[in-house]
Amino acid sequence: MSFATRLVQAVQKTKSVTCVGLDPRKASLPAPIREAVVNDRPDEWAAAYTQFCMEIIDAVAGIVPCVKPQAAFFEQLGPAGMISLGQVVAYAREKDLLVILDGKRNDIGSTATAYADAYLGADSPWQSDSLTVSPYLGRDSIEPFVEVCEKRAAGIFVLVKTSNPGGGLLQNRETDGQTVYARVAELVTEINADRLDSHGFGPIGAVVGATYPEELAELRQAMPHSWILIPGFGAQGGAADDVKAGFLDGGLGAVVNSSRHLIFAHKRPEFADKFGDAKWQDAVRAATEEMNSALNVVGGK
Ligand SMILES: O=c1ccn([C@@H]2O[C@H](COP(=O)(O)O)[C@@H](O)[C@H]2O)c(=O)[nH]1
Repeated sequence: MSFATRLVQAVQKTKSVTCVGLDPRKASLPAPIREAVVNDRPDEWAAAYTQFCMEIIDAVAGIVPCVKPQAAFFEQLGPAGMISLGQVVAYAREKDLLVILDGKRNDIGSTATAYADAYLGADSPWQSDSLTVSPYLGRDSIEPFVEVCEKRAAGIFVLVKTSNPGGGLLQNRETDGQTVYARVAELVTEINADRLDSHGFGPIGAVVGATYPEELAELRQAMPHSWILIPGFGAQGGAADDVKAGFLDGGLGAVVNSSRHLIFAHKRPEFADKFGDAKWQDAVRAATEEMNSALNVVGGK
């Protein structure tokens, strides 16, 4: 079954469009996990990241459709971090969560194939259900990912309009009366056109930031066959009303990522007193349930 169809089913089963971002950061880990690191060695931090992410997965399995590990935080720890990333990806998939690996990879076509095999290939220790991909090397750099998606029933999310304040420098540039982000969206729609599942979704999704609600509305129209991954909710300021335009009629078509706001919820004033470091997993679950409800209200399934 294609990735797009599996995402439809996961959203329907969990009645959630929340994607929990797995972005472990040393300084923010809950005390019981941070204190187990005594010698500040990468392998100790990697073990802490694995435990932290697995316990988050335990807290949210069944109430969200997907998780998004951020590769950068694992890569930062070197080889031990990469082992941890593989363990976290495998554990999430075992717990029936779809994994969107946030690696923002790409290169010339032949190298893109290697990236696709590394993160979507069946024999890979990091085999994920989907991967974020940069579009800036052009169509021939995306096609190798599409081939692997077809072989592996995987998906990709192409960066179309990112959530950061500086993204517009290049993405909002106009050429021939069209913004760069609109041209990327057109490319995504072209590639999806003859690859649609029975729900009308193709394997090529798009990343569009919650911090740009007007562009999100424009891009929803421009990419009717794409799942949209919407980061920027919570810590970056995006709220439920900002992501409303990302959903298609019926509440499908978008999953909304939040990382720091959910996984470090024990530090947020509204959860700190009730849960604190000792009950940090309960804080993750409560914050995730709160996000689910907020998104359901604005039309997410
Ligand atoms: O446009 C983009 C693309 C990716 N991200 C990633 O999503 C999370 C957001 O984390 P928060 O803690 O919820 O801010 C992080 O991994 C980013 O690298 C993004 O924010 N914007």
